[in-house]
Amino acid sequence: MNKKKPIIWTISGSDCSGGAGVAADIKTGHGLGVEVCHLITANTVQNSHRLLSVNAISVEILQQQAAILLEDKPPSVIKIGLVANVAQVQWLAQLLKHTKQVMPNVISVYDPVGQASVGGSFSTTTLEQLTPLLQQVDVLTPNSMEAKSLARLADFCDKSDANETAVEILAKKIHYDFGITSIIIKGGHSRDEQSSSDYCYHQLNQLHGKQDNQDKTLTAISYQLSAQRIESHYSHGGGCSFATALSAFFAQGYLVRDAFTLAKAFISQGLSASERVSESFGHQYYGAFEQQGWPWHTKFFPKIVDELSVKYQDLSAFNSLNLAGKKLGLYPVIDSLYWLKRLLPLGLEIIQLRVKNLAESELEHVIIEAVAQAKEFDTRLFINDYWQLAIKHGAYGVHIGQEDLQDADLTAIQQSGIRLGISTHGCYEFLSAQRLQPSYLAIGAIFPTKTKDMTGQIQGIDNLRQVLSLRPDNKHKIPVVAIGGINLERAREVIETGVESIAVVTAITEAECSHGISPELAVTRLQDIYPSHLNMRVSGRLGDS
Ligand SMILES: Cc1ncc(COP(=O)(O)OP(=O)(O)O)c(N)n1
Ligand SMILES: Cc1ncsc1CCOP(=O)(O)O
Ligand SMILES: [Mg+2]
Repeated sequence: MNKKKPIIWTISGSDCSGGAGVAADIKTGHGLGVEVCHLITANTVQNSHRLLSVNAISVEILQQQAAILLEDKPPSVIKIGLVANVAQVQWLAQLLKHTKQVMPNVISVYDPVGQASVGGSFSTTTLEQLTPLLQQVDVLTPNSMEAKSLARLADFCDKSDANETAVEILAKKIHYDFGITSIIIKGGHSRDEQSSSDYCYHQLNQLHGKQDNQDKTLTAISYQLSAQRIESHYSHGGGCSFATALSAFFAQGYLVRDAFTLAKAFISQGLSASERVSESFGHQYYGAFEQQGWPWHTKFFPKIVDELSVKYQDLSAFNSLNLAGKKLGLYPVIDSLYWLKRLLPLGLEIIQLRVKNLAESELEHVIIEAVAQAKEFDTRLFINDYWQLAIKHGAYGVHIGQEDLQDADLTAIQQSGIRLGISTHGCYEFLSAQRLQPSYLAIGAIFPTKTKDMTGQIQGIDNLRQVLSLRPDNKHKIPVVAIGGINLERAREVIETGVESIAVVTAITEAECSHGISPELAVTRLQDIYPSHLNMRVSGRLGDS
């Protein structure tokens, strides 16, 4: 059965010159696979050079439109652009409040357009008048000038558009003043001629009622999304398109960090097309931004600058898995020596010991024994979580999750020579982890799983494909392992995406219950799904690094 197409509402102005406002919103939304309902706040009179007038639509008409749309096209996301007057502010604040009462999962995204890019002001509302609306908004997308005025810090850090501390203060002030949980301060207007960095600050566990992170103590994160600056005379409506792209990604269930990353990529891709148009047609007029649909190439994706990338910017690549062009194949993840001994004789390239809740003294013994056993069978053994013990006892590698990544000493792991695998859940984490050049990257959960709570982090096959396309187009691709809910029925579909490996727990350990076959037979069947040449073992691999 086909999935229902998500619906977003855009509540913004019409730009008769065709570049910005609802025109940009509709083009963007449709290109990204969502239905766009548009409630027009004002009919503007403008061209490439100037804004002549802003003709507000009455709130009675807007209210009738909202009411009739609620009957059969309720929104997943409401995107707000031009708000023409105080009456509209008050109506919008009420609309958002009411909508959230009846549909708590609706997300509101506000792009605070105060000034027209062609010059002139869209609205005369003061910050005090705007406050009731800001208090209802979930996601805010100001540029640095707008952020300064919203934070009531207009004279603040005037020469420091690109200064992270300055934007961080602005974002936090806006968060505390209005309770907005996700803020991206766009750097498109900064003075940096080489790059454009957007500053992102957001609370975790907020939108979609989903978990952004398993670690409940971590409440907010911040990072920069940096891209090469692209100048174009065809960028009218780029800001509107950015906020609508974000809305489309939220409507499709993406977490905040992934939606921010995808929206930045969408803009870089569009600007790159706009640059080509600009070169062909010259500067005849300030032309419309070129919406290009789903960002499809790694070159459009931003560089993620976060705590981890700064801390490890000089770290060399981790040792490779020495696959000599072959794939890893089946990657069983087991929790005891019992399973290790049962599966090692089956001729595996890789296996993981994932032990939870064992006393330290017993754990060390188990790891020592596991390392010895795996060496005997010439199988790559990864230890989950316990990187110090993995180094101490010479395991082939260690697997680290996102929560443990902050505390693990990656320099010590790299210098010890053991390999590193990192868990990722979406494009933000994948891009961020890829920069650390680990031995492999895991992505999951591909499907729902009962082995681990992965609420809000189910990727699906489409997302797996998208993430795989974020690897560089050269031979330095880091191998990718897919994990989560993969079983005999679903394995083929996953393998066909091009992943180097599928990691499974219950497809093996519960094979008897689920399929009435032995775990050994489940291993053989899962191995058989890989084309046979991929299953040829790589000789002498454990000795070299
Ligand atoms: C191959 C592989 N991928 C992902 C995981 C999950 O690791 P992590 O996020 O650290 O979660 P826990 O396994 O520790 O619960 C994995 N173990 N292996
Ligand atoms: C450890 C882990 N990490 C992401 S999903 C998952 C569980 C995989 O187990 P299963 O193969 O039984 O779904
Ligand atoms: Mg872990």
